[in-house]
This record gives sequence, C-alpha cells and structure tokens, in this order.
Amino acid sequence: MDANLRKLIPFAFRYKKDIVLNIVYNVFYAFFSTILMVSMIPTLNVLFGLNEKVFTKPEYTGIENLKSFSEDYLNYKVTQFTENSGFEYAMIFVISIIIVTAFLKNFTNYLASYHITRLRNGVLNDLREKLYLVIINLPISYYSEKRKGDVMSRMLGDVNEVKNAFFQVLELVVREPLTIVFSIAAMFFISAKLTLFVFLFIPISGFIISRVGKNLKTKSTRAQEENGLQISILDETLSGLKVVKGFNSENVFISKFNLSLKRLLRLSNSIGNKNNLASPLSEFLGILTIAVLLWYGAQLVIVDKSLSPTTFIAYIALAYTILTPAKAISKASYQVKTGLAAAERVFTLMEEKNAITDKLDAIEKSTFEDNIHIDNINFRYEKENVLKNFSLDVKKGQTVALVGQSGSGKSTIANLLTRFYDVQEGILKIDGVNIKDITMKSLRDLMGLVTQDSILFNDSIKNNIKLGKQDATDEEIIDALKIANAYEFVKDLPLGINTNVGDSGNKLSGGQKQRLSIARAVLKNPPIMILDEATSALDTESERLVQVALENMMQNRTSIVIAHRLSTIQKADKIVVMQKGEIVEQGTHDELLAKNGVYKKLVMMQSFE
Ligand SMILES: Nc1ncnc2c1ncn2[C@@H]1O[C@H](COP(=O)(O)OP(=O)(O)OP(=O)(O)O)[C@@H](O)[C@H]1O
Repeated sequence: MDANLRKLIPFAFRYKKDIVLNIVYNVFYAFFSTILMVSMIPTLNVLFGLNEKVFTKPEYTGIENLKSFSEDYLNYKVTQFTENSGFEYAMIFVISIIIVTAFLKNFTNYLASYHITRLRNGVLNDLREKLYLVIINLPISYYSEKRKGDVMSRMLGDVNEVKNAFFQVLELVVREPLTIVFSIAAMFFISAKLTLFVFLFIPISGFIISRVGKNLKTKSTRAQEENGLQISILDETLSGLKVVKGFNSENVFISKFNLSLKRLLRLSNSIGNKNNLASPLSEFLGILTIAVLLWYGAQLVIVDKSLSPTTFIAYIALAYTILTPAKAISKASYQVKTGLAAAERVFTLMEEKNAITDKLDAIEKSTFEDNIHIDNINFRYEKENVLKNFSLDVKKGQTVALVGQSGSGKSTIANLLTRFYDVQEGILKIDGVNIKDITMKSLRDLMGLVTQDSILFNDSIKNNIKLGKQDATDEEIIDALKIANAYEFVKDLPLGINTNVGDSGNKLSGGQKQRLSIARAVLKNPPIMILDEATSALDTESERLVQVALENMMQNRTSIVIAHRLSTIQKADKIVVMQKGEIVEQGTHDELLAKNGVYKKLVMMQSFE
C-alpha cells in the first residue's frame, strides 16, 4: 500500500463507525441496483405477454434452485394477478417491484453517502487541526527558509485535495466493485457464456486506462507546488502593497504572478485533460464490449434460442450498468493519484522535525530570582557565526542595553533568550539553570517581548493586548495602556479599547503600534523584559512618548534593551557594545564615553544625524 495512504488510516480510524456503516449501506446499494435491473425481466415479460403461466405455488427447495424458484414464484404471482384481476394489475405488481427496489437502492445510496460525508469532512477537519498545531509549534527558523504561501497551500489546498480524492478510495474499493460484482453475478445467473466476454473487457481496459494515467502524480505535485508559489506571491504582494505601489513595481509582481499562472495553467490543463479522458475512455471501451455482447447474444437468442429476448434485454441493461461503476473507478483512480501527491505534501509538513522542543525532564520555572547568564556562546543561522564567544551577565533588576552596528547580532541575543533559536555552543542560564532544561512555556512566561516591528493582529486593541493574560479585566488593560503611554490616544478612539486595529495594525501610526505592543508586555507583567529596537524609526514626539512608556515599563524589572537610539539607554546599568558578533566594550554611559572608543564614536555619529 502507498505509504501516504497508510498514514491516512489512523485519521480515518476515528470514524470507523461511519466506514463500517458506509460499507454496509454500499453492499445494500449494490444489491438493490442489480435487483432493479433484474426486475425488468418480469416487467418486459408481462408487457409482451411472454411470461410463463404458473398456477401452482412453487416450493422453495434450497439455494441451488433459487433461480428457478424466484422465476416460478414471480410467474405464479403474475399469473394470479392476470387471471384474477386482469393484465393491468399484473403490470402494477411488477412496476411496484421496480419502485420499491429503486427506492431502496436510492435510500441506501443516501445513507452510504451520509456516512462518507461525515468521514471526509471529519478527516479534513482533523488533518487541519493537526497541521495547525504543527505549524504553530514549528520553530521560527523553519519559516525563514520556507515560503509562508507554501505552508498555507499545504494546509488549505492540499488537505482539501486529499479529502476530495482519497475518500473516493472507499467508493473505489467498496461501492463500485460491489456493484460490478453483483451485476456480474446476476449476469452469470442469466447466462454464463455471455458473461465470459465481460471478463475480457476488464483487464484490457484496465491496462489502457492506467497507461493514460501515467505521470499524473508527478504533474500533480508540480501543480501543487506552483499553487503554493502563487499563494506566496499573493501574500507578499498584500503585505508589501505599499512598496509595490510606491515603487510603481506592479508590473514586476504582475509578470511574476502571470508566469506562475501560465505554468499552472499548462499543468492543470494537462492533468484535467487526462482526468477528462478517464470516463469517456472507459465508456467507449465498455460500449465496444457491449457491441460484442450484442452480436454474440443475438446468436444465442435467434439461432440457439437458448436465451429469451426479454432476458437478453435485461442482460444488456445489466452489462450497461457495469459501465457507470467502471467509469467511476477509472476516474477515481486518476483522482487518487492527485490525492497521493497532495497527501505527500501534507504529511511532509506534518512530520517536519521540530528541532526546538522541551526536554522530557524539563522543569517549570515560575520565578526569576537572581541573574541571566550567557556563557561563552557561539551561534550561527547558516554557515557563519553571528555570535562569537559571547558572554554576558544580567543581574536581577538591571537594565542592560545592547548597541552596535546593524547586523552585529543584537536581535540574535533576543532570539536565543526566547529560544526562537537554540545555540550551537555555550549555555544560556537563568538563575543558573540552562534554558534548554526549562519548559519553553515557563521560560517564555518569564519574559515580555516587544519586537522590532510591532506585531498586531486584525482584532480589537483589547484582544491584542490581553494576548499574554487572557483573563485581564478592562481596568487592567487600561492601566497597562496608561503605563505604555497609549491610553491618551486609545481613549479618543470611537470604540476605545474595542476599536479594531486593522490588518497588522495598519489603522494606527508606527508610534501608536509600538506603544500598544509595549502595553501588551506590561499587562503580561513578566520579571524579564526584552525590548528589540522599540524606539527606532519614530519622530521626536513619538519617540518621547514611547521613551516614557519604556521607562515606565522597565521600572523594577530586569530588562534587556536592543537599541539603535543611544539617547534612550543612557540610564542603563550596563551598555554592551557589539561588533560582528563580539563584545568590544561594556560599561555605563559615562564609563564608555570616558573610554573614548567605539561607543563614543557611535554617540558622536548619532549626534550629527
Ligand atoms: N534568520 C536568519 N537567517 C540567517 N541569517 C540571519 C537570520 N537573522 C539574522 N541573520 C544574520 O545574522 C546577523 C545578525 O543579525 P541580527 O538581527 O542579530 O543583527 P542586529 O544587530 O540586531 O541588526 P539590526 O540592528 O540591523 O537589527 C546578520 O548578519 C544577519 O544577516
């Protein structure tokens, strides 16, 4: 069995009751479908006045005589109706058999579909639930390599493809084959000789159909990748719309998107056309077989006289009914190939190894008592070390500022303390405990993070702020806003803290966004604050407002501030000057100025700005 198909089994297993019921109802469906066709025989016989007259009620003598017993019994009933009440009543009797069988066939069909729908939607739901968990738990590093759009397309498109294609498998292995088996059994029942011809049809057409479906899986994988790329372009276009428009670069994006569209169009047409070929091909092959049947059957009816014309008509109808399931099987077998390609992409993401997880014996650390110690670490994102032999001590209550040129590794320290990334060499400790030995949740509970770009979600101010403290009251939220110097603008908004901030907070100014993300950290009230470049890119007035917010926030806390604006960190207990991943100087503002070294140069440079 295909490996990806096997991986789906546990997902389907949760719905085993639905699977069993689907199979049971499908057995009934296939049975009634065949009976419906067979019940044409007495109707045709009555219609043409060909039915044998049987006046004595036949006795059931066992399964081996089932055929003659059922024929005799039907003929007996029809004879009774014709003799006692007239031809019309006999007709009504045989038509009623058709109606009842047709009703049962369709009712069991509905019940079978009812259960397969529950299975399909349930599995789709569970796959998405599991994938979302994987996506949210994968480390940040995973997403700096993979395109977001690709992940989205696996989550949305591919999972859907799996749902659409795979659960046809059940129809493929249960319903349609059963319909064929029942029909063939009935055909054997009627004429074994004729039925042998049908057996010629199955392997030959199976071979032809599988030849046509070659390459479908590879093409589907390529189409799904292309889909992922399109979602990525769309995502980047929307999030970078200001740049796209501001630089009049719509054409660059349009041509990139159109190129991808063109590739997808070519692939989709090729895949679609192969899929389209499945049903007509099998129907035509089927008709060819029926043509042979007609020719040979006619010999049996007219020359041999071993088959009655009405039975022959019903036989041909039965042979024709095999065509529908045969078409469905070949079409489904093509879709399953697409589904397999999609499932592979879904499971690759689902099985993605998470490099940053809790150790089995990781401890909960609920307090911060003494110090943060970074001990001689080396760290690289890719090949080159971005932090080299880096050591730093931050005592409880201290404010430590990291300054230095762009790219010197300041934000990397924040990435490591929060365990967005793990160090390759060296240890980061909190109160003497290696942070890799602490559960990620309790470690992050100790920290408040204000990221470089204020990250806000398309939701109300209130919901954005209470992310770290879901049970916060409105008063607590307002207090946090006041400390973050944000309440003065929030209170003037039409809906106050219930105002929606727009996509990524786009309805707000840069400084307002920063103050909200500070308020979020304040409300969480953690013992350690990590502020990444929170004051860059602001005008003087906004900067002053944010500065006050930060100072309020840092009071009585341990803070690590990654700052560009040196004016904001003059009061820091320790300023660490970094260059190319190494510490070149450290001390207080005054000490460093007195040193007349790198820091002094940085200060001089900024005072000229
Ligand atoms: N996800 C990543 N993958 C690969 N390299 C990275 C990644 N993030 C950062 N880097 C590299 O690591 C180095 C340090 O980056 P870092 O963001 O820590 O610098 P920084 O001092 O905070 O800079 P800035 O002040 O400009 O924000 C840079 O050379 C950068 O190119």
